[in-house]
Amino acid sequence: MPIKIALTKGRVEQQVVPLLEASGIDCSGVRNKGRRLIFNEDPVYQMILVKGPDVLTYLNNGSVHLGIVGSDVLAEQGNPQYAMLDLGVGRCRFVLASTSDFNPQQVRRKIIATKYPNITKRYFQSIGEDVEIIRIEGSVELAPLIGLADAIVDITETGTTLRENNLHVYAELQPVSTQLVVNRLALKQYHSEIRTLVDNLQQAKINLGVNA
Ligand SMILES: Nc1ncnc2c1ncn2[C@@H]1O[C@H](COP(=O)(O)OP(=O)(O)OP(=O)(O)O)[C@@H](O)[C@H]1O
Ligand SMILES: O=P(O)(O)OC[C@H]1O[C@H](OP(=O)(O)OP(=O)(O)O)[C@H](O)[C@@H]1O
Repeated sequence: MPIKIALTKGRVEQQVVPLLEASGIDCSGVRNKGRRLIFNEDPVYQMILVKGPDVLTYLNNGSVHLGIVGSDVLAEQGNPQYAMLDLGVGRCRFVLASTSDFNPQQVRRKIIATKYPNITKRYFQSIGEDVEIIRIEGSVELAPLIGLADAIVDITETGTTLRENNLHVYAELQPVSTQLVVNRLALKQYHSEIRTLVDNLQQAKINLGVNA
């Protein structure tokens, strides 16, 4: 029976495939995927492409043994204990951002738009502030520009999206990177295989010059 890995499709998939290949895993199917979602090219690992927030659903249910997902998703869903290895790719960071006229000391209760309500809630709780949170599915940067919110909490990498929309960073929250996560039962069942995979991925990070 193959070891099943739920891999977040999109940016994570693109950055992780070279690491998996450098670890000796055949990703030729993923590279030429078309509309396929399951890949059996490698004799040991079956790759399954899923959306980030669904990785833990498959993992917790035991449908897959391993998952590859951003720490943003893990932190939002509240399951950080499953992380086995920081893959060091998919690096970005959470920020509080808004227009230049935003006043972080404003008297009125702030309205914050985000795709990450739990991370946002925890951040404002940590600084002792009560805010209203509006959940947005994407292009969060729009919210302060069109008057939906006072500010946003979102991830930024190059800063291009913020810059091109005239938004400024008012606070730095936590860093984000891609993690290898494991189902606890699978860790017992496939202990040596998973240990070997982690060792190979660590070596692949070194070989490809990915910072720890
Ligand atoms: N700008 C970024 N730079 C680096 N990593 C990012 C960036 N944006 C997202 N990520 C990482 O990639 C993961 C998935 O991002 P991606 O944009 O591919 O999917 P998505 O947000 O679900 O978007 P879509 O709905 O357009 O597919 C995030 O959970 C995060 O860990
Ligand atoms: O700092 P940058 O390098 O510009 O990256 C930041 C952007 O990347 C992510 O969006 P994504 O592309 O995933 O689209 P989305 O808004 O639909 O989530 C994030 O939500 C920012 O919008």
